[in-house]
Amino acid sequence: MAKRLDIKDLNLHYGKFHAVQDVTLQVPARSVTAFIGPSGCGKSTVLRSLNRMHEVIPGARVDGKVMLDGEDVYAAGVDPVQVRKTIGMVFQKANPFPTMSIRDNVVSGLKLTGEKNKKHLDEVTERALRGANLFEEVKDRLNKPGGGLSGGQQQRLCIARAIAVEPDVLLMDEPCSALDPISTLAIEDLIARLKQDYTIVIVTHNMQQAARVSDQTAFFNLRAVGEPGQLVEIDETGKIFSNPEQKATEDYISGRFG
Ligand SMILES: Nc1ncnc2c1ncn2[C@@H]1O[C@H](COP(=O)(O)OP(=O)(O)OP(=O)(O)O)[C@@H](O)[C@H]1O
Repeated sequence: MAKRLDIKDLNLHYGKFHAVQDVTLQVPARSVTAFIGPSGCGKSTVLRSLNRMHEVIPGARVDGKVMLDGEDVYAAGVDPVQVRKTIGMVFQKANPFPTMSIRDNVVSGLKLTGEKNKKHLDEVTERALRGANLFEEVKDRLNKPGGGLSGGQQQRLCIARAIAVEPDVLLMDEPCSALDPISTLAIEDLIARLKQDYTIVIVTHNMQQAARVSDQTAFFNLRAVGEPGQLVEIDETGKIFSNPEQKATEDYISGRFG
């Protein structure tokens, strides 16, 4: 079930390096939020903090709040593994388990939870592959290795794997950057469908993509190299790309820097 995210006063460090400063934003349920901004402004760092992936890096620190439908994902006693199940993630480079079958890739998360019922696993496989718009292409080779699929299919397989555990939120870190234009469009169509059921946050360098797929867009920037990244502005995507409030946003979207 899709849930909303409320991020408040988020400050993120790597050891002594202050990577992201004072980010506050809301992500409504069943919507797509795009993070854009120049390289190094902290988009991926913010994204990884939303499902507690930032803290797995030695020395990394998180201050502030990330609330999922009002529940603080950093509260004492919250299991980070459970958070990562509830807030799934798809990475820049498709990372299926290459020698594992397509079927086992899809249900790998579920199997980790101890699920062994073959009928249930088969149902989940089909539902998740259909959800990721891949079922028709792979239904005759579910026992073949995931590594044998094209790059675009592998990325949809990773999306199927992420949705197989029925998350509330899907985080996508440049999911199309390694894909050709046709596969990119397939993923963008899929994102439009998935937002009916999930809350989606996507990091993208492709501004046309942000404009095409997202409902709201957050522009991050750096004051200077070595300074922490900050959220400059977040608004409805149409507004950010036609009439942003901040000059830095205007300069970035019109290609004057970054
Ligand atoms: N594992 C890490 N250890 C130390 N510093 C890191 C680490 N990962 C990222 N950083 C630093 O944190 C800052 C933000 O990086 P991040 O990857 O979040 O930026 P980004 O906006 O996603 O960049 P890009 O668009 O190039 O992917 C950068 O200065 C980066 O060098």
